[in-house]
Amino acid sequence: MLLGNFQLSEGGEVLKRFSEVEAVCLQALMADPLRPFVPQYHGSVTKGGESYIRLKDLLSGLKNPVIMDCKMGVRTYQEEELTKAHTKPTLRTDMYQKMVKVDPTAPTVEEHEQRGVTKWRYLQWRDNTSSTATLGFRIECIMMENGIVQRDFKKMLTPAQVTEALLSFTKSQLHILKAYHSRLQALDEALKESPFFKAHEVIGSSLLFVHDRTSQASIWMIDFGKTTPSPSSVQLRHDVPWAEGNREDGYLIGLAALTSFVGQAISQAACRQVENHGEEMGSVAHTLQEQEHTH
Ligand SMILES: O=P(O)(O)O[C@H]1[C@H](O)[C@@H](OP(=O)(O)O)[C@H](OP(=O)(O)O)[C@@H](OP(=O)(O)O)[C@H]1O
Ligand SMILES: Nc1ncnc2c1ncn2[C@@H]1O[C@H](COP(=O)(O)OP(=O)(O)O)[C@@H](O)[C@H]1O
Repeated sequence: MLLGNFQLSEGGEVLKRFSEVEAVCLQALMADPLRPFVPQYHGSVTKGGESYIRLKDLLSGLKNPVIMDCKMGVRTYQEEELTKAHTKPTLRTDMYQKMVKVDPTAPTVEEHEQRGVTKWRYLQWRDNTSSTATLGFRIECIMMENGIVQRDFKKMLTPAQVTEALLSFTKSQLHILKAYHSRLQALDEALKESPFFKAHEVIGSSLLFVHDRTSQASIWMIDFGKTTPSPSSVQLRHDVPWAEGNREDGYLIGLAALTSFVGQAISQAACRQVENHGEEMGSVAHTLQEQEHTH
C-alpha cells in the first residue's frame, strides 16, 4: 500500500519523498528509547533529481501482509495552520471538493460561494467528523491480504465501530490481537522513557499495524512530517485535550483508547470462539444422537 510519496527500493528499503522535518525526527529517533518502534532510518539519497528518505521496508519478508494505518492524536493540524487561516487565509478548492464529496452540507454558505476552504478548516472538519477529536485517533485505511485497500472510515466515530473494524481487520484471531495489545503496552512504556516524545509535538503521525499469515504481528510509528520540537517554554503532557496555544497533541489519549479497544476486541473474539465451540459441540452431540437413533 505504498502511496504517492513512496518508491520501492532494493535491499528491503522504501524511499519516501524527502522532508527536512521528518529526516531530523528520524535521526533523533534512532538514538531514543522509541527506536524499536520506528522503521530503521538509513539517511537520505538523491535519485532522478529527487531527494528521498531511506527507510526499512516494514513489509519485507511478510507473507500476504494485512495493514492498518491509525493516525494518532486529537488533532491533525499544526497550530501554525490555524494562525495562517486567521491571518492570511488561502482557499483550497481541492479540499472544498473533498469535503463536499463526503457531505455536501458541510461547507458554510460563504464556503460554497467561494468554492474553497482553508487547510485548517478542512483538517479540523476531518478531525471532528472522524474519531480523531473524541477518541484521539482514527483509522485511515486498512489493506487486507488480497491487496484491497479500504478507506471508508471517514465517518467512523464510535468505540463499537472501531472494535468491529479491529475484529474484521484481524479476522478475530486471538493471537494476533494479543500480540498487538502487548506491542501497544510496550510502546506506552517506551513513550514514558522517551526524551524525543517529551520534547516533540507529534501531529499527523500514524501507528502502522502489520500482520501476516505466518502470524507475525507488529506495530510501527511512522510519518513524522508534522512532528516538531515543542517550544522550550512548553512542557507537553500528551494526555490532555488541546486548547489553542497549549500545543498538546493528545497522542496518549489515542494510545490509551486504542489499547482499550484492542482489549475489547480480544474479549469479544474470545466470546465468539467459545460460542462457536459450543455450537460445534452441539452439532456433534446432535449427530451422535441421530446416529444412535438409526442403529
Ligand atoms: O487525508 P485527506 O482527507 O485526503 O487529507 C490530507 C491529509 O490530511 C494529509 O495528511 P497526512 O499526510 O498526514 O495524511 C495532508 O497532508 P499534510 O501532511 O501536508 O498536512 C493533506 O494536506 P495537503 O498535503 O496540503 O493536501 C490533506 O489533504
Ligand atoms: N517503512 C515503511 N515500510 C512499508 N510501508 C510503509 C513504510 N512507511 C510507510 N509505509 C506505507 O505508506 C503509507 C503512507 O506512509 P506515510 O509515512 O504516512 O506517508 P505520507 O506522509 O505520504 O502520508 C503507510 O500507510 C504505509 O502503508
